[in-house]
Amino acid sequence: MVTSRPVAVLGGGTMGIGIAQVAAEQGYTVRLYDITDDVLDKALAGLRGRLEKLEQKGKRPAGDTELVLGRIVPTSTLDALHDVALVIEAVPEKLELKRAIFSQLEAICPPDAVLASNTSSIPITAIAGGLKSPERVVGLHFFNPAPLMKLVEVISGMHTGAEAVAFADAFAITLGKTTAKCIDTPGFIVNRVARGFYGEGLRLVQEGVATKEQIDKIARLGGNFRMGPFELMDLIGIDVNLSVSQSVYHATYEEQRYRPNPIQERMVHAGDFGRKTGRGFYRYDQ
Ligand SMILES: CCCCCCC[C@H](O)CC(=O)SCCNC(=O)CCNC(=O)[C@H](O)C(C)(C)COP(=O)([O-])OP(=O)([O-])OC[C@H]1O[C@@H](n2cnc3c(N)ncnc32)[C@H](O)[C@@H]1OP(=O)([O-])[O-]
Ligand SMILES: NC(=O)c1ccc[n+]([C@@H]2O[C@H](COP(=O)([O-])OP(=O)(O)OC[C@H]3O[C@@H](n4cnc5c(N)ncnc54)[C@H](O)[C@@H]3O)[C@@H](O)[C@H]2O)c1
Repeated sequence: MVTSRPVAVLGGGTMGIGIAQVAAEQGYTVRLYDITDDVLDKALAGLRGRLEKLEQKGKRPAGDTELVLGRIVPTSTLDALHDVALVIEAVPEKLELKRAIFSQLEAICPPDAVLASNTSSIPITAIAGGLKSPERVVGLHFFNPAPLMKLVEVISGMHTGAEAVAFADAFAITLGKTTAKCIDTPGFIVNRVARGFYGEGLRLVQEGVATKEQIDKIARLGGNFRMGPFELMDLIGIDVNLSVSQSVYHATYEEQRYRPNPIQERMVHAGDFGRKTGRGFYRYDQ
């Protein structure tokens, strides 16, 4: 462990609850913040279900579920973060929302706390812009599902200090992750490489070359990917994926190869966000 003080995770959605889990598993006390107690209850109930299933299968030691959950303290007030050493923000991919939250964090958290964002694509420099101490803002980009994916990108914004990068990097390593240091470029490294995976998949469907089922099967069997692009977009969240597409498109001065696909926008309008709403490119039991 890199600190005996609590760490905070902001947002108990797809990513936040997974990050809270891995931190708690390694012995950190986690303050999990979300906007309502109801959202927090649902997030923790989902985590309990996943941990209990693994405990029943004998994949985790008896009593482990209670141990891990006991280290996650839910809160719907930001003031509860007055004593943390590190914050990992995982709220929706909207710049204005993130900036408003970081400005509150700067006032509430101890002056030495490192403030990290799990953003997929928003420049760290833009999140830190306007803060009094941008040197403590860093990107800590986990992948989905956070408990299973081995990589974390550690991103330096224009004014990120070396101490914040070192602390965030060391923290991710204590979670058993491999880190990749990265500068503040649109989509960072992984999401930049992955652009074509989603974008070309969508275009192939639009052009009538193949169905989503065929493309997913081909990616799995021919490329040895765990999931094809449509299965993966459903896992990520169609809403998150659209926000990421828009942000990379704008950050590259609207380079056409990064243009979001209207299929994504239509699905967001319909509320078909993927696994988390039970319907995306495919259907899921809720
Ligand atoms: C346009 C660009 C836009 C980019 C968008 C941004 C995206 C973002 O920034 C980057 C990413 O993350 S990119 C995304 C990168 N991500 C990828 O590329 C993901 C690729 N996919 C995969 O790795 C696998 O298909 C899954 C793990 C998702 C499911 O595996 P499966 O075999 O099909 O199904 P299974 O049998 O159900 O589960 C197997 C085991 O996994 C366990 N488990 C499942 N969910 C879990 C959770 N939420 N938590 C914890 N654990 C979870 C489960 O308990 C089981 O454990 P056991 O011990 O074996 O009993
Ligand atoms: N989904 C992915 O595959 C993935 C992977 C890596 C990084 N990310 C990034 O992680 C962040 C979160 O994505 P997600 O998929 O977990 O989103 P999500 O929609 O699943 O969860 C977002 C959570 O934030 C909460 N929230 C909304 N407004 C809030 C506020 N003002 N304060 C605190 N919480 C608030 C919501 O209630 C929800 O629980 C985004 O920046 C996204 O780009 C996502």
